[in-house]
Amino acid sequence: MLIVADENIPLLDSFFGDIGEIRRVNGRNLGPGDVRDADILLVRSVSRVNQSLLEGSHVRFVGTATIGTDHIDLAYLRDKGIGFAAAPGSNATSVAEYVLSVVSLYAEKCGLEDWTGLSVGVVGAGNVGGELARVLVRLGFKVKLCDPPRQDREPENADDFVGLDDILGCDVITLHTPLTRSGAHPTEKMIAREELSRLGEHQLLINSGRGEVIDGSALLERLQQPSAPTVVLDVWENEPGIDPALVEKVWLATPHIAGYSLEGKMQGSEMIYKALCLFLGLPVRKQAGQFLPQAALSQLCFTSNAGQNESVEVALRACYDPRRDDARLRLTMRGDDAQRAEGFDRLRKEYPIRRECSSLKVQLKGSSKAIQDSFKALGFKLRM
Ligand SMILES: NC(=O)c1ccc[n+]([C@@H]2O[C@H](COP(=O)([O-])OP(=O)(O)OC[C@H]3O[C@@H](n4cnc5c(N)ncnc54)[C@H](O)[C@@H]3O)[C@@H](O)[C@H]2O)c1
Ligand SMILES: O=C(O)[C@H](O)[C@H](O)COP(=O)(O)O
Repeated sequence: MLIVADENIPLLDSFFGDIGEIRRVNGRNLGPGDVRDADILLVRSVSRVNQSLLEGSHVRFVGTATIGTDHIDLAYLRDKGIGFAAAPGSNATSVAEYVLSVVSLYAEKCGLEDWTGLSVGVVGAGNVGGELARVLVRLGFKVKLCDPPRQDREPENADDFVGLDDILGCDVITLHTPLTRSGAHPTEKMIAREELSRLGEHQLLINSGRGEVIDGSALLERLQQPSAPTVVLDVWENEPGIDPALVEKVWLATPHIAGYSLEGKMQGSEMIYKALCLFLGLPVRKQAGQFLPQAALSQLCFTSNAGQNESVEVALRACYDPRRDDARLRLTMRGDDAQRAEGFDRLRKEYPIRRECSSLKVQLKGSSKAIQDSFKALGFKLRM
């Protein structure tokens, strides 16, 4: 059995080595010639999987080690009876930690003593937005959720949701919807000129969903006007050929790595491995946990002199600080179009190991219950 797989899927040999022969490919340049004799195709978000890629091939199962599925023509796969699996929720914690770290930096930039004073509007309350909202609420933030599809599906919970209008009044607006172009609530260009005109200089807009959910040219225009909001982008229109003018204007710019914790990426591989085993009628013998290495930083210790905000900030940023990714991306923006696109993909391919908060033990000597609760909410392992 031939398994054609994106070379950037971690643990390919460990999970799939005894299922079939693995041929590694560059997912960005995947073409019909690469998959013609394949039985199984494993991709990431950079490969378009549709009729023009698959027609004439043997492929009978497609797995994407990602949460998003906008790169896959699901209707075509269904029509052709090709098996399919994605990795829902695999890197949700990673994205939530990305946003939390950004919010902590924003609170610092605004000179806030207590970051929970910020109101947060979450657009898209699924695996990522839902997890983020749960953590924020446990930390004491005021959180609003906007999710019209869920509101339609769950009329009994209608009061849990607000409209986008209401969200646009929050201090922080964070986008966690899939990219959709049809249906009752399409998200493509959901944040366009009109919505951007409602945001002002005391607001933060974060997009770690998909780039096309914001109209990029309207955003650039808004950022060139007075009283522009602060903007953080992890996802972009036209990746990897992103607009350098937009990079220059946003506060933090990262190369689509919000979900790139080691745990998140390994869970993505595990989920498609399990789905493939089910598809082929094979027993599931492996799990991501057995391959997870010890974290480079294993323990932090705070004395009773550490304040709540200070200690949470230090621990959160010890796990993930988006300023490093921002600095690396800005360096790649110096070349021509081709060099910039190559740089964007290289940063993603060579992404350093990043671990989630759950990998870090935190000792809190003589701490208050409030401090302990904040650390627990963020997923750290507590040692008293
Ligand atoms: N930057 C990254 O690294 C990264 C990582 C993971 C996921 N993502 C993106 O984030 C998206 C969300 O991930 P998830 O795991 O939460 O997906 P999910 O499917 O669990 O949740 C998405 C939610 O968005 C809601 N939604 C759909 N249309 C909406 C609209 N018009 N307005 C408001 N809400 C709407 C859905 O009802 C659903 O509840 C993914 O589809 C993917 O594109 C990005
Ligand atoms: O949808 C997802 O899971 C994320 O956007 C994912 O992190 C994308 O990573 P990629 O497949 O582009 O490497």
